[in-house]
Amino acid sequence: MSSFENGEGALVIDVGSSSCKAGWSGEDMPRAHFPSVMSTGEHALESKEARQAKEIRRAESMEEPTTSVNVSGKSAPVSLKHPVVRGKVDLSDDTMEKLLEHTFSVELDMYSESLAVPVLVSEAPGTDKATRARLTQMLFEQFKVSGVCFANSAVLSLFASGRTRGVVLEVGAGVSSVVPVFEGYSLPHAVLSMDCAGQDVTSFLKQNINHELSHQAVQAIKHKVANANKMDGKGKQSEKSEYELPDGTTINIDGVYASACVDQLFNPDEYGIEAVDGGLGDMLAKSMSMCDKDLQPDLHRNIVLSGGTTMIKGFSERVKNEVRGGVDGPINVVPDSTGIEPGYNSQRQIGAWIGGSILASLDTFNKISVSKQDYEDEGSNANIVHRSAAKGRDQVTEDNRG
Ligand SMILES: Nc1ncnc2c1ncn2[C@@H]1O[C@H](COP(=O)(O)OP(=O)(O)OP(=O)(O)O)[C@@H](O)[C@H]1O
Repeated sequence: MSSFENGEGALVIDVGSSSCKAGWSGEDMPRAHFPSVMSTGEHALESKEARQAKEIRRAESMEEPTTSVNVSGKSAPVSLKHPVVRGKVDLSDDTMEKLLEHTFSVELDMYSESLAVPVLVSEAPGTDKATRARLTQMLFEQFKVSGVCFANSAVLSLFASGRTRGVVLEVGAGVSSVVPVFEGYSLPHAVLSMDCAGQDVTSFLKQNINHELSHQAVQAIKHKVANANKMDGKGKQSEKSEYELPDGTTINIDGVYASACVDQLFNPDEYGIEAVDGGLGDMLAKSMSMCDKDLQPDLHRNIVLSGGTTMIKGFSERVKNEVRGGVDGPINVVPDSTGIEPGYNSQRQIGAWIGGSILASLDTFNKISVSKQDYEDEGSNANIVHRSAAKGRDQVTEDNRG
C-alpha cells in the first residue's frame, strides 16, 4: 500500500453521541472538544457560514428545538440534530457531513477546498460496513483527505491505557459497551452493548428534580452529585446534596436520586429498561466468559474504563464489586478506586481520542490506512476500507510482537 506524502501527521476524530473530539496525531489532547449537534431545518439554509452555526450551537440547549434570527430579522425555526444517536452514525441526511465540515473549518480552523491530510476515525464497536464505506467516500470526495483509517474506539481506549489485551467497558452518553480485546483485536462474538448510558442518567435526574431546568443544567448537576453507590435501601443515599445554580439559587438533590440515576446502569430491569445481557456488571462477566478460557484471567486483570460516564464518583469501585461476584480469581479495574494509574484517571472521556492520537503517530498508521491513491486505483470504491482494516489489524499485531 502506498504511503502518504504528509509530514504533518494525521487528524484524529472521535464523534460520539454527545460530543466530538478532534485534533492532531501525536498530541496529548484533542484541540477541539464540543457538542456533536447541528442545526437543521430552515435555518440550515442560511448556516453555510459555519461560524454562525457554532455560535448558535453554543448558545442554545443541546436537546431542545429553538428559534434564531435569520438575515431578514425574522425568527426562523431551528431544530438541533445529533449525527450520532446511541453510538450509531445517522447518515439519513447531511448532519454528519455538516458536523465534519464544522470540525475542520471552524473548530480546527483549517478550511480549504482540499484538506490533503490523512484522517483517523474512531468508530463505535459494531459499526457496520455500509456506514464505514459512506464515511470513507465522504472524506475522500467532499473533504479531499489524503488517507482514511477507521479504528475501534474500545481498542483505542485500551491503547491509551498502555495495553493491547484487556476488556474495555465504554460508557459514553448514548451507549454502554463491553469489548474484549486480544493483541489489538476486538473479539466481536463477545462484544455486548446496551442503549443506556450518560444521557439516561441525566434524564433520570431531570425527572426527579423539582425544578424546571435545561438538559445542560441537569448535566452539570449530575457531574457534581451523581454517585455509583449501591442502592441498599438505607445509608448514604438518603443524604441530600446541595447544588448552587449560576443565579445563586440552591437546590437540594435527594441522595436516593443521586445514586438511583446511576444504579439503573447496573440494574436496568429494576428501572424498566430493556437490557438483554443485564447491567454493566453482568455484561462484563458474561462477555469475559464468552472468551477463550486461557485469555480470561488476563481480561479479569485488565478491565479498562472508558467514556465520560465512568467519571462518576465511585464508578470504578462499583464495577469491581459487581464483577467480583461473577468471575473467579483476581480482578483489576483501571483506573481503580485508589488511583493507581492516575494518568489514565483523568483521560477517560477522551481515551479513544488519545489512543487514536498514539496509533496515528506510529509508522504502522500508513500501512493500515487507505490512501487517496489506493482509493482511486480501486475506481473510487469505498469498500477498499474494509480490506485495509483487516490488513491493518495484522500489521498492528505484528508490530506489537516486534
Ligand atoms: N465528571 C463527570 N461525571 C459524570 N458524568 C460525566 C462527567 N464527565 C462527562 N460525563 C458524562 O459523559 C457523557 C459523555 O461521555 P463521552 O464523551 O464519552 O460520550 P460520547 O462519546 O459523546 O457518547 P457515546 O460514546 O455514547 O456515543 C455525558 O453523558 C456526560 O454528562
